[in-house]
Amino acid sequence: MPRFAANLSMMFTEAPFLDRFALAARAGFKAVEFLFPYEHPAAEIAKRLADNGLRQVLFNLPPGDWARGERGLAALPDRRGEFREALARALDYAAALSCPRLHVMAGLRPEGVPHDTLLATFAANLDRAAEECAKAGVKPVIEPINHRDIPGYFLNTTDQAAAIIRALGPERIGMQFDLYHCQVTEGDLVRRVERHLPLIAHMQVADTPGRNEPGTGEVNWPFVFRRIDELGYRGWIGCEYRPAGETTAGLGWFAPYRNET
Ligand SMILES: O=C(O)C(=O)[C@@H](O)CO
Ligand SMILES: [Mg+2]
Repeated sequence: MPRFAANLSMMFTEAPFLDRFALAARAGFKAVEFLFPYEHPAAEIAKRLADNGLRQVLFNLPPGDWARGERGLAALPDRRGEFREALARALDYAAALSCPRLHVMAGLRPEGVPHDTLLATFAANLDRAAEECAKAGVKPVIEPINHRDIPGYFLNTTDQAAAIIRALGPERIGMQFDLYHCQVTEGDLVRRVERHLPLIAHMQVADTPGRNEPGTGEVNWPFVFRRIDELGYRGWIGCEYRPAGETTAGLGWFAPYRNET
């Protein structure tokens, strides 16, 4: 059976961030992910995880100035120093939270910079991230993101991500396969999971088109989840969706998977 992690940036937003850990555990989750921990001391988050018997399975490197629209630094040639600092900060948190995966966001394509320059920067930063992360027992992951949610994002398709991962070594870098982004951009979900399975180190889910919980949109999730399981994926699937109503009221879809650890 697939194992689901609650995404605490999107779920349980009825409560302040630090109180969401207890709500996720009460709802039956054994693991959590979120976008960014950096507004809270790592020790405080570690305490919430321990108090609630939860594992931290993923979070993101600092993405630059999120409030001003930045969405990562890794492909940006003039931000390499900042990328190194972001990596070090994320690794400090990962150590404190015993987190095995870090999402390295590529960033938005700056106007006038050739694609090859961005790609070379992304590859060089990922190479460095892989080296530093390996020392800490962490795997960095990259995620193709659709044009509608983040217009101008550098990494958009699973094939593009796969080519970068193969060039750098799948044992060093993984794919964060977000089924929601894949359905928006590419579709053919099960065939794409089959194609990229050896590279996939983390998954995420939301239904399309609304980015709400599974069962609110157009995808046959029981079939997709069953195939993912049959294909042998044993990693986590982060529930990166905006609940259509109150979070707990929308967890009916999760009932068959609640006991997976
Ligand atoms: O948007 C997503 O999908 C994510 O996984 C985030 O980490 C990046 O915005
Ligand atoms: Mg995602």
